[in-house]
Amino acid sequence: MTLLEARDVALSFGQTPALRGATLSAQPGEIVAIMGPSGSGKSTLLHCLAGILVPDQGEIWFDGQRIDTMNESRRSLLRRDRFGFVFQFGQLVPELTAEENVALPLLLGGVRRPAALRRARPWFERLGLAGLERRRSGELSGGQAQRVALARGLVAEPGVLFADEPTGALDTLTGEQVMDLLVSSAREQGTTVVVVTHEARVAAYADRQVVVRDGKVNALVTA
Ligand SMILES: Nc1ncnc2c1ncn2[C@@H]1O[C@H](COP(=O)(O)OP(=O)(O)OP(=O)(O)O)[C@@H](O)[C@H]1O
Repeated sequence: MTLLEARDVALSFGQTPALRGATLSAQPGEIVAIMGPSGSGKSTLLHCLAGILVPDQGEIWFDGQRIDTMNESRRSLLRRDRFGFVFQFGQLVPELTAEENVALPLLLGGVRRPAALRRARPWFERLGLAGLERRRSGELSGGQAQRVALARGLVAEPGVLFADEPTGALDTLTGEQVMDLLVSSAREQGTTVVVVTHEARVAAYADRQVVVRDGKVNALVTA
């Protein structure tokens, strides 16, 4: 069974073709790494799969629904309710505490504040962040902030977690800790993960690695 699929997707930004016939699918619970050189179309592919960008050609399917033809408000609800996101720079809301940041997807989904905070709190213990619940993002290290962002990406138990260079701003050791936690938490919940990275070490955590070159997807062939 396929949970998420891009079929023969093409997308240009003006005269610049970013994707030209990209095809990729992910099974439920599968962790897929998208590798490839800078500018090859990795982030664009992730944004198409996540319903953030709409391709010029091709189709995007999630859980039996074609999402590229949905209107923006339906796609936005789908993103809110079924997808989680982690970006390179945590992108925490600086005015909120760490626990409010983690609770945010639940609050946006209509969960009341006390219940949302109750669901957010266990993530601090689980991700080695106990005691940091009330800190603001400016008072966290890069690795701590990225673990808070990871908790925020997973707290609503999304079907798919999209991670774009989640370790890109971290040193090697901190990056590995974040990937260990990302993979173990996703597996525990059965969340499918699509992770964009240019680092082979990060991609090695995935069940399957693909390479984007010139806007097309190829299976990684190791020598
Ligand atoms: N918003 C945009 N406007 C114009 N061109 C864009 C835009 N986003 C991406 N591109 C172009 O599309 C191509 C693919 O970009 P994309 O960000 O998907 O590559 P990438 O593989 O993720 O690169 P990197 O590893 O450097 O992040 C590049 O040529 C890029 O310059």
